[in-house]
Amino acid sequence: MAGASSTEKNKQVFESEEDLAVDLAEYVAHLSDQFAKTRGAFTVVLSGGSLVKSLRKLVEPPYIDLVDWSKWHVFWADERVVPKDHPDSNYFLAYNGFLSKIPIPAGNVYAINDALSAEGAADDYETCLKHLVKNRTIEVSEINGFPKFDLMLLGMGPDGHVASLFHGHPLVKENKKWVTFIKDSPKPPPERITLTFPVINASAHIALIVVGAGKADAVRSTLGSDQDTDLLPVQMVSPDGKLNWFLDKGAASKL
Ligand SMILES: O=C1O[C@H](COP(=O)(O)O)[C@@H](O)[C@H](O)[C@H]1O
Repeated sequence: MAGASSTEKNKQVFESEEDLAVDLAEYVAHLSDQFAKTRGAFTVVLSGGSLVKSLRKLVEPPYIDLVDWSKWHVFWADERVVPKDHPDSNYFLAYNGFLSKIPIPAGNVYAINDALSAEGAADDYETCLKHLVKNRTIEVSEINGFPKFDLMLLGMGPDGHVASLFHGHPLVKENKKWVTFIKDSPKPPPERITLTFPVINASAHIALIVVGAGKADAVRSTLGSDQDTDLLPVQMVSPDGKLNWFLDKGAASKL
C-alpha cells in the first residue's frame, strides 16, 4: 500500500488505446521540448513489443513537425540477440514503426551490435553508454553514478516483466552492471540483453504503457491495494525521477 497515493496521481486510464496514443504523443513531445531547450539533447529509451505501435501519433502532424528530432538520442531498454532485420528484433520493430518516419540523425540511434554474442553485445552496449555519459550526451545520476536517461518508455508483459527482466530470474537483482544478458528468457527468443534495474530506476522520467485486459492481473498486483511481497519486475520500477502510467480500460479493468 505504501506509495499508492503518489502512484495514483500518475496513473491515467484511457477509454481506448487510440486515446492513450494521443496523450502519449503529447507527453513525449512536451518532454522532448523541455530537454531540448534545457540541455540540448533528449535521451529516449524504447522498449519492444506493443509500445512502438502506441507511439504512432508522434510521427503524425502536429508532432512530426514540432519535435526537434535532431536533439533525440534513442536507446533500447532491451534487445533480442538476433540480426537487426529479424522479425524478433526490437530495433527492427522500432525502425519500421517509428524511426524510419522521423528525421533523426542516424548517428543518434544506438542499436545493439547484432554481430556479437549475448555477453559481447551487453558489454559493448555498456561501453557505448559509458562513452555517452563521459561526453554528457547521457546525464549521470548524482545519487549513484548510474546513467540517467531523460525518458524511458517501458512496456510490460502479461507476466509483469519489463525490459528483459523476468519474475524470479536472478537478473532482477543485478545491482552493479548497467547492461546485462539473459540466455534463458522464459519468453522467446531466449537470448537477450537488457538494462538493469539501477539504470531503469535512475531515469528522470519513466512512462509505463500498458494495453489490454491480458495485463490486468499484473497491473492490479502493482497498482491495486493488496500488494504481494513477492514483487513482479514491474513492481520494482521505482525511479528517482517521475513515473507515469498510461493504461487503457482493459489493462485497468481489475483495479
Ligand atoms: O519481450 C518483450 O516484451 C515486453 C512487453 O511486450 P508487449 O508486446 O507485451 O508490450 C517489451 O516491453 C520488451 O521490450 C520486449 O523485449
